[in-house]
Amino acid sequence: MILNRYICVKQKGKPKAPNPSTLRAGSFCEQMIECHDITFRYPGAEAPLFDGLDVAIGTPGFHALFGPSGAGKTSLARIISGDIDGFAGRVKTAGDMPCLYTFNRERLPGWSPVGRHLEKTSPPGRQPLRDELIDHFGLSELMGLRYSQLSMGQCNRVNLLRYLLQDFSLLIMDESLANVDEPTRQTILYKIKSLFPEAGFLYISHNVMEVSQFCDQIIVVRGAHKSPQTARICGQDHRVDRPLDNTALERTMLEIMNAA
Ligand SMILES: Nc1ncnc2c1ncn2[C@@H]1O[C@H](COP(=O)(O)OP(=O)(O)OP(=O)(O)O)[C@@H](O)[C@H]1O
Repeated sequence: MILNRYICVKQKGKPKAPNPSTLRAGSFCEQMIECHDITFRYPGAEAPLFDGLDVAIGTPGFHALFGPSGAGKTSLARIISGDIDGFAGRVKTAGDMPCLYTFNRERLPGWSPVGRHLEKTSPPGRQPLRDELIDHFGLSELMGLRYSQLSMGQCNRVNLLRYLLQDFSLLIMDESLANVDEPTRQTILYKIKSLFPEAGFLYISHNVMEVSQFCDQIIVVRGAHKSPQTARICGQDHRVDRPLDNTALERTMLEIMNAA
């Protein structure tokens, strides 16, 4: 097994300078994500979850993992982020900053007021970005509440915000906007795409319309019993300042559903 990747979920060492552009400055001279011939079986499982799986995404941007429940999206995301080892094959992620993995229902400090926690955990100089994200994520009214007083969708939004304040070349968002209403999700996705144009994102969602509209490349995870085990579909990569081609959007959705 050859492993060449950044394995970081939390920032280590001295935080970077307060220039927000450092958040977006991941430089890529190779495939952003490359998984080659991945074979993996959970201990005790009868069959491998992946058997010679390949995935390649060439450039940064907003991409997705899509597929039926239980097909292995989270497992693949955790292999890419370095959270799971014990697999055969090769995983590489590019970029000069960490690959971060965040998921919904992540544990947050129930006793802490949200605003104070965000202040304490934000890297120096990220206050303007933090305030902008709090505003656009619809969280301004919640800063005085404790995490234990938030709804699931509110918790998920704050949790995602915490990660966006860190340095990363690739951020994996595993159902990070679960329990968030559709208009707010759309606002958040447009905002992330405009604020971090040079970073890589891998968004896991069951919403076929959302991944078709917002994502550039959609990797459909089909399961070990299918060949090939993944398919790559081009999405609309829509941005707020462009018209949306509804016919093309429907075609993308159909391609994804046919591939799944
Ligand atoms: N820690 C584990 N130990 C054993 N089996 C596991 C473990 N985690 C997941 N699995 C199994 O691996 C398979 C894939 O799970 P995974 O969570 O990766 O799927 P998923 O595509 O993300 O599903 P969903 O869309 O429902 O979140 C499932 O059959 C699951 O039961």
